[in-house]
Amino acid sequence: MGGNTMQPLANITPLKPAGAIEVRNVGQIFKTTTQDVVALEDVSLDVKPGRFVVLVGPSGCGKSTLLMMMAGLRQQTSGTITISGAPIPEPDPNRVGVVFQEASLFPWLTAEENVEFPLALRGVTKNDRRARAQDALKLVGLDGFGKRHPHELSGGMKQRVSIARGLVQDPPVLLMDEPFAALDEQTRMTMGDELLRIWAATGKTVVFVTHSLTEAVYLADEVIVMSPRPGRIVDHLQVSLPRPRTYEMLSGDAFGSLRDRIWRHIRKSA
Ligand SMILES: Nc1ncnc2c1ncn2[C@@H]1O[C@H](COP(=O)(O)OP(=O)(O)OP(=O)(O)O)[C@@H](O)[C@H]1O
Repeated sequence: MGGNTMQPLANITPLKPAGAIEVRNVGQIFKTTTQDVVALEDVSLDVKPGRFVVLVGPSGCGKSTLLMMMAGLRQQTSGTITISGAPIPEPDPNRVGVVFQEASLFPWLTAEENVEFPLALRGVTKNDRRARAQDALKLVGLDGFGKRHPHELSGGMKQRVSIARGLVQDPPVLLMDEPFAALDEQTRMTMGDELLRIWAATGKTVVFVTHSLTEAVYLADEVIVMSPRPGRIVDHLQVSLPRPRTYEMLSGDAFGSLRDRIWRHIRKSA
């Protein structure tokens, strides 16, 4: 035998591409003083890198809980979750960015200081973090607004800052928990288009929670519908509407039938 014998392929573990999310048989039970609350039961799903996936379901079905576990903010009671092929035992803004319903900005910091904050925690030098914060603010359409404090920004602008902060470490995955729920309808529509622009420009994997079925179909490549608590997946729709999405699509038959299909699941549980 020569010295150039090749390694058998079976010994090589293929790396999962950055941005893949794998959820396998995940359950979550909250232990309270009076009872055990089974929030999620046997949830499995795969999100391919770069997909825009929306989670919908009745209030209390465990959408936020599932997102928190994908973010490493809470550990599941059973099952496994991997992000880009590895478990997520704690929050890691290099791997997963998170945006919540409330922009949760520090009011005493400027927009750029808020965006820089996670970098400051990691000891990134001031020049480097300023440059990266400015890039992130530019990406979300806030070039020139970096010196403003949160009280000088509109609700939509605050959420843009929050998205910039989620993206400042360039994670392959962005998790968003009802990020536009507190905005007025017009701002919400604009922010949906803005998010789609940012997503197309960056190629991130996005998992987005919403109560709005219109928002779900408008944004998504795929919509995952959950049952009432204990949350399970009851439907997984592919949204094959062309991109870019347009306002006119909202009144089309294809849009309407997807929204109806989701509503039929949710109505059953109302
Ligand atoms: N820390 C906790 N202790 C006990 N129960 C909890 C805890 N956190 C969540 N729950 C319960 O788990 C279930 C799922 O909650 P979760 O917030 O994930 O649902 P959701 O689908 O995001 O709800 P909503 O749509 O109203 O935001 C709910 O019944 C909730 O009351």
